[in-house]
Amino acid sequence: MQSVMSSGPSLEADAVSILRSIIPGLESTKHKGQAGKIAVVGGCREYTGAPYFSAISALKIGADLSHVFCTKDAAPVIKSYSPELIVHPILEESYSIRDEEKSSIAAKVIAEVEKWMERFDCLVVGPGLGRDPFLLDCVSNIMKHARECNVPMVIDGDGLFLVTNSLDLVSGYPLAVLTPNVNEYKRLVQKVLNSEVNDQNGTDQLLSLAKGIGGVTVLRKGKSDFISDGKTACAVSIYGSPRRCGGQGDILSGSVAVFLSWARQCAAKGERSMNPTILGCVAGSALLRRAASLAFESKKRSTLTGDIIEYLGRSIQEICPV
Ligand SMILES: NC(=O)C1=CN([C@@H]2O[C@H](COP(=O)(O)OP(=O)(O)OC[C@H]3O[C@@H](n4cnc5c(N)ncnc54)[C@H](OP(=O)(O)O)[C@@H]3O)[C@@H](O)[C@H]2O)[C@@H](O)CC1
Ligand SMILES: Nc1ncnc2c1ncn2[C@@H]1O[C@H](COP(=O)(O)OP(=O)(O)OP(=O)(O)O)[C@@H](O)[C@H]1O
Ligand SMILES: [Mg+2]
Repeated sequence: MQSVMSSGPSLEADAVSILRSIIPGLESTKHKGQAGKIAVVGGCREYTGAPYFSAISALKIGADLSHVFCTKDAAPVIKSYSPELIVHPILEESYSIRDEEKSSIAAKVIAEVEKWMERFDCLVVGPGLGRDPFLLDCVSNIMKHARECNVPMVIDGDGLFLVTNSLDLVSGYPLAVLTPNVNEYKRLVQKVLNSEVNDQNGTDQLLSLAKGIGGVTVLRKGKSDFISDGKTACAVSIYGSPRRCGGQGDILSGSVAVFLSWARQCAAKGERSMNPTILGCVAGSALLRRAASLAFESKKRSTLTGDIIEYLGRSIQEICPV
């Protein structure tokens, strides 16, 4: 059953003001890349939709470049969805390699990603990644390297499976954002707090969870989205859509990646003092929900994730017209 977290009205974030304050202007002096370079680590033999949804959402919101690092099988499929994405077929699952090849392949994977890492404004780790142990070992190495380079990471889907079992990957890293759905949240609470999800005290539990992982930002998805970095908590409850088709969390992960990059640019200029990861989560959640609402108005019961992506542009235009 969908959980309902009790919350006072003061928890609701002023999402529209936040969006307006962090969306950068479109100026002719800017060069390609300044509006954001995002990379999604995800996509395997089973799942090709999730990394596509995340990466294309980043572009539709306004990022300049969107990369996908996926398995060799998934790459041609993802490329065929869109020529806009830069797709790197570097990951391997255990079924496609011999044991004696593993260490050389793992070294090749990290060497490929290292070439690009410093250029990225944010990584999204997990959409459609799968749970192959060798693949997840390689992704752990990518995350360690991202952390060394101070690149923010949005962790979702199977990335959360990895992180829940290896909390050290993100623990104490203030540029990590975890975006759990109901199941993923339950597993995190059990692992970190050694307890069950408690909706009577939902805000306190979320604060404790974020604090327990050393001040990472957690966006708990649900009827309302609740966000905390262990110090503050807020909510986004803007009306979205009653359709629960798969893939909406993937749009969210790509959106949060872009908005947190923009919020960090504002923070660097001294324009905003609030934690940029919180600002990114509020903005991403609000925009996805608005787009879902517009898509549902038009498509009703047949609303799919692709329809919601088509409304990202109109939603952002309504809030911040160009
Ligand atoms: N097109 C693609 O390529 C997509 C690929 N995706 C990728 O799939 C991978 C696994 O991610 P996931 O989200 O399917 O796994 P998880 O969270 O374990 O859920 C599994 C099951 O939990 C249940 N359940 C759900 N909500 C519930 C609720 N409120 N309360 C109670 N139960 C609830 C429900 O099970 P059921 O109703 O059948 O019992 C649901 O089926 C990951 O890589 C992700 O990125 C997706 O992004 C989608 C688009
Ligand atoms: N009951 C609900 N009512 C309204 N909006 C919801 C509800 N549940 C989730 N959402 C919205 O949908 C978005 C995706 O949440 P969801 O729980 O579906 O993620 P997910 O399971 O990871 O999705 P995905 O299928 O992409 O893996 C959230 O940002 C949230 O705003
Ligand atoms: Mg998900």
